[in-house]
Amino acid sequence: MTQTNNNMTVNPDLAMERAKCNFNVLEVTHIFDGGERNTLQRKKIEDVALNSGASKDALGEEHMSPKEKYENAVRKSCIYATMMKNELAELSGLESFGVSSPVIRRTADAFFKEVSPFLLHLGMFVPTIMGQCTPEQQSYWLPRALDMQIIGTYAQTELGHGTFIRGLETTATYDPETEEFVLHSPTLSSYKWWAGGLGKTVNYCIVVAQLYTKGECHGTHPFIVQIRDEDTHVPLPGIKVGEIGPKMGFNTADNGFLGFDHYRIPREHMLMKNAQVLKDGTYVKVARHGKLTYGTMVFVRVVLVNEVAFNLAKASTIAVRYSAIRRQSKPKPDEVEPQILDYVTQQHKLFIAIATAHALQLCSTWLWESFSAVLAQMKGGNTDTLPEFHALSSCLKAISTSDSAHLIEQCRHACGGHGYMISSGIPNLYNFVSATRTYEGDYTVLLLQTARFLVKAYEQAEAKKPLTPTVSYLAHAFSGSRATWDNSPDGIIRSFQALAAGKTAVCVTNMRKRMRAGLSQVDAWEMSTIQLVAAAEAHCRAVIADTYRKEIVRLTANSSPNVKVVMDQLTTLYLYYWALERTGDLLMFTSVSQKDLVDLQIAYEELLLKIRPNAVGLVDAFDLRDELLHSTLGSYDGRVYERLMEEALKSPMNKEPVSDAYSKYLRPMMKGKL
Ligand SMILES: CCCCC/C=C\C/C=C\C/C=C\C=C\C(=O)SCCNC(=O)CCNC(=O)[C@H](O)C(C)(C)COP(=O)(O)OP(=O)(O)OC[C@H]1O[C@@H](n2cnc3c(N)ncnc32)[C@H](O)[C@@H]1OP(=O)(O)O
Ligand SMILES: Cc1cc2nc3c(=O)[nH]c(=O)nc-3n(C[C@H](O)[C@H](O)[C@H](O)COP(=O)(O)OP(=O)(O)OC[C@H]3O[C@@H](n4cnc5c(N)ncnc54)[C@H](O)[C@@H]3O)c2cc1C
Repeated sequence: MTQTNNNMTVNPDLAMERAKCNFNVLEVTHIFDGGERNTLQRKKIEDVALNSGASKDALGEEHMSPKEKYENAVRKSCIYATMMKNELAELSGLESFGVSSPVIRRTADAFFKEVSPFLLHLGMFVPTIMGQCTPEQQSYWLPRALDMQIIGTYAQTELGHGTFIRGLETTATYDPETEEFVLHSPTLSSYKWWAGGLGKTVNYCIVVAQLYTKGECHGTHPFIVQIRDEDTHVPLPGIKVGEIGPKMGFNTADNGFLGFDHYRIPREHMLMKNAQVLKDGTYVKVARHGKLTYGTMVFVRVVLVNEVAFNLAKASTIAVRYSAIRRQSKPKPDEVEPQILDYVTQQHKLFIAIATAHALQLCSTWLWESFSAVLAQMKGGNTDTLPEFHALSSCLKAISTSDSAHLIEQCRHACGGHGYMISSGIPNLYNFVSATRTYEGDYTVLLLQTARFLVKAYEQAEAKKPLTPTVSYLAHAFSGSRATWDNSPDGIIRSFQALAAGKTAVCVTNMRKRMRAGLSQVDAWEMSTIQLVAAAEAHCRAVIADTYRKEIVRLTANSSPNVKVVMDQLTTLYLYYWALERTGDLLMFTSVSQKDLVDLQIAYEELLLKIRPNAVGLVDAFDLRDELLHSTLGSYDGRVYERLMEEALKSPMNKEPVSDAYSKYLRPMMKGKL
């Protein structure tokens, strides 16, 4: 593995771990990156972006005031944007800045401990222009946005509504006299709230508003709206805009609020790919599917699976390296204190994080390819695969973000007290990833979308109608007998599918019972939602397990024997872990016995021991440069205690020997003079 500094002194425990590793680390890096070509390209990009030191701060971000933090993040965003225009675009094979890629995204993380104020420009503003504009609109807006002549965000959520998009209150009323839309915020709850970069950074935004023309409401539609002067950056008349205040994370993203007072925009600023308003105010629906205006959200949900896999890889790298250098307790009085990585409970906390990072990374690539296929079909006017894809991207977004947030927190637990330090890097990772569970569609809400699809698919299976690929397993849901337990990887995946089918069947049965007892369909659904969420979760686990397994078998077909073994161990660990987490469900829906589960627990514990010697090699294979980790605990050289002390000494609290608080408060109080 290449490191920036080849002459570094490495902690002896880490050096020992690396010597012990029995597989070719670089081969696994290639698997994680999706091939050797991608690894080489990523490294080139990282070298150009990071070797100059431009990503570094003189003073740690954590010691800055909110205003300083924001300004520093803007400064670095501009440096990175300029690099992208000049050097990185060509290297990454991108035509121009703005059409970002996962590699560009992950490299940018070296510049920010939290996030860039440009995240929404790249993540949602540009993709909305690409996905929701007519070709003429695109040719006007896209070059300006890609060249960063304008900076934008995506303002959909309001104070009163985030989940329920149809409930948004901002209005866009067409005035045929002037050929303009009048944007208005009729209530406090209609104020836009949350959009990243809106507070201070952007001068444009996509606004989602209820469209009225000829006195009729046509539902929510996207508009491109200038909110600040292109030269002075002063908010335009009729616009009330500001920043929403401190948050658990995202503190460099200047999330903002926005209100309109009868603010006028030209007719052409409605994004008209899917629906149009003609000059005389006639409304014309173009799209075949009613939910195509939700396209940017679907795109980001797909991107997020990759995003959280990467962040989980970072957290597990930090926690595993730290666990290799940390020694604690003395279970055997005559021996030295063991590395905490030798505790089986520690391995139980950490190895699932490594396996999940792999599982999600491979699922994200597969999901991206499926998304590209759906988009290609839709270009030809066919939206048949969209419902299945919506169900799939919804549950994968929900489960990947939730699992990653949980496992990053578990990595923090695994680092004891030092994991609680901001300088460990883990709190910032957690704060970032825990937000992903909520934004772009809340966890429960998205799983209920998947459940809608599962219930429909179940009914199709019942009627012996054809099923789409991700739910084809439902065809076996009516055999009447419990699925046969078999602890082979394929057997466990079949059991996960049996759980999903069984849970869906229970929901359908309960809803039907409730309806027969007099409940309306809506109430019967509502009463079953705990189980519906569980069914969607089970379905998603089956999809992840199946995809992970198939992809690893495919990707390691030509790998060296030891790489095959260690990759197989990780996938098996993932399957055993989730089977053991769901023993109650397995007992309900498969033929598994108590003895089978006891045997599985033992097999799981033995697997942890097999993976143990390769643990550091496995996280080294994520190939995360120190600049990306921002961690005192996780650096490649393992100089943990030195770095913790160096960081502590940087604290402004240590600048003076006696704090002003002594003379102001402590002394008077202690001398009884307060
Ligand atoms: C390039 C670099 C990228 C880097 C990326 C890194 C980070 C990410 C970037 C930015 C993130 C930071 C900020 C975050 C931004 C945001 O959060 S933006 C706001 C996001 N908001 C949401 O996600 C709202 C969630 N709500 C919804 O999606 C929908 O309202 C909901 C699905 C809940 C329901 O919609 P509704 O209109 O009420 O529909 P129904 O429940 O009535 O369902 C009707 C049918 O429509 C189907 N459907 C719903 N959504 C879709 C869809 N997207 N596509 C296709 N179909 C859809 C639904 O299944 C129903 O179908 P049936 O009637 O069952 O057949
Ligand atoms: C860091 C961050 C950045 C964001 N950035 C942006 C942005 O740039 N642009 C933007 O437009 N928005 C943004 N958002 C807003 C985000 O999209 C919403 O917060 C998110 O979609 C959740 O909606 P909500 O806040 O209305 O939650 P609510 O819907 O109020 O959820 C609250 C609770 O109610 C439950 N609930 C709601 N509806 C149902 C239901 N039908 N059935 C069962 N349970 C339900 C949820 O599960 C949850 O437990 C951001 C949010 C965060 C945290």
